[in-house]
Amino acid sequence: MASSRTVVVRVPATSANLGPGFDSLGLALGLYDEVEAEIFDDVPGSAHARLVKVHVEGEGAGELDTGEAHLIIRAIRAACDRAGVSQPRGIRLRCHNRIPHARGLGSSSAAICAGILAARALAAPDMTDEEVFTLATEMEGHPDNVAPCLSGGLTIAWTHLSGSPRMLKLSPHGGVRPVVYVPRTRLSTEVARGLLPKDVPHADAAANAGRAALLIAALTQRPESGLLLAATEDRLHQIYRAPAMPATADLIKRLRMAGVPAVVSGAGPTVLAFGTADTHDLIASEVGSDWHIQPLDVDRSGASVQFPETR
Ligand SMILES: Nc1ncnc2c1ncn2[C@@H]1O[C@H](COP(=O)(O)OP(=O)(O)OP(=O)(O)O)[C@@H](O)[C@H]1O
Ligand SMILES: N[C@@H](CCO)C(=O)O
Repeated sequence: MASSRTVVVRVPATSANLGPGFDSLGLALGLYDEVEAEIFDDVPGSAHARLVKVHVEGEGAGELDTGEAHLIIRAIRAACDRAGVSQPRGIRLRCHNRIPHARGLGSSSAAICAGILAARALAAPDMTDEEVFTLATEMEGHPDNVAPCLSGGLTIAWTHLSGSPRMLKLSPHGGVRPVVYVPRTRLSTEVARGLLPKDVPHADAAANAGRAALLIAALTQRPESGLLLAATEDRLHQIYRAPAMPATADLIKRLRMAGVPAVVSGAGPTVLAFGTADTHDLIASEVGSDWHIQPLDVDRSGASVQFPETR
């Protein structure tokens, strides 16, 4: 008998690095993609025939692949393979996308997490949270967006000696107020990672280690702008990537000179600042780019999965 099942997955945007925490720190933000995923058996053709239908609204509409190459479809397939369950014959997605793509707000990580969580809910119920995190990290290439996307809050992610990713979730202080400055221009993470040097000076690594520790204390206990300003200094990635995003580098410099803790969000080119947006608007208007300035809540609960009848 033909059957189908549907699930709705909501995944938050995330900001990785937060300045000194390259590839390890991440913060979940109150901006969400929502994906309705359905698997069904009623597919015409042979027993091996597959059918994929993807409808995209919002970010990426008219741009993204709507077949097997769509990132969420790939994540669903990868999760089924990893769990050792048979591939769904038919998959239908309705994507309501709000997270801008290739801007440093974790859109790819959100899509990957959405796909894996949908697959678990619909076809692979034995997948553990750890397996979800591990597979998402493998697909994304690094854990710092995946961790906050799945859990919400502020996360520290690292690689265990065994090679598998680990994460710790922390609760940011209620006074942490993220503001993002999203430019029209895009920069792929792959390109931004290609700008990084193979080695860095020991003094720079040492400086970042101290700042990252201070940043955890500031974000969880004392989110004062003076502390956050010192705690968000970075010497490991932002300077090397600046030539690929000059307006971003310029805005960060001006905000910081005005006392606003500002960093590159993820691999850029979005700027993440802490504070209230009104004090920053003037500075952004002076920088030669068209910034969409958006104050956002911290997301504290991460990705959620619901079956439509329980919504
Ligand atoms: N909702 C989505 N559905 C399908 N594909 C997506 C979706 N979101 C992102 N992608 C794919 O991921 C690409 C962007 O990934 P990329 O890693 O370069 O940037 P990002 O994840 O937005 O930023 P960062 O990793 O720096 O936070 C898009 O160009 C698109 O191919
Ligand atoms: N840590 C990653 C985050 C982007 O996905 C980077 O900066 O390349």
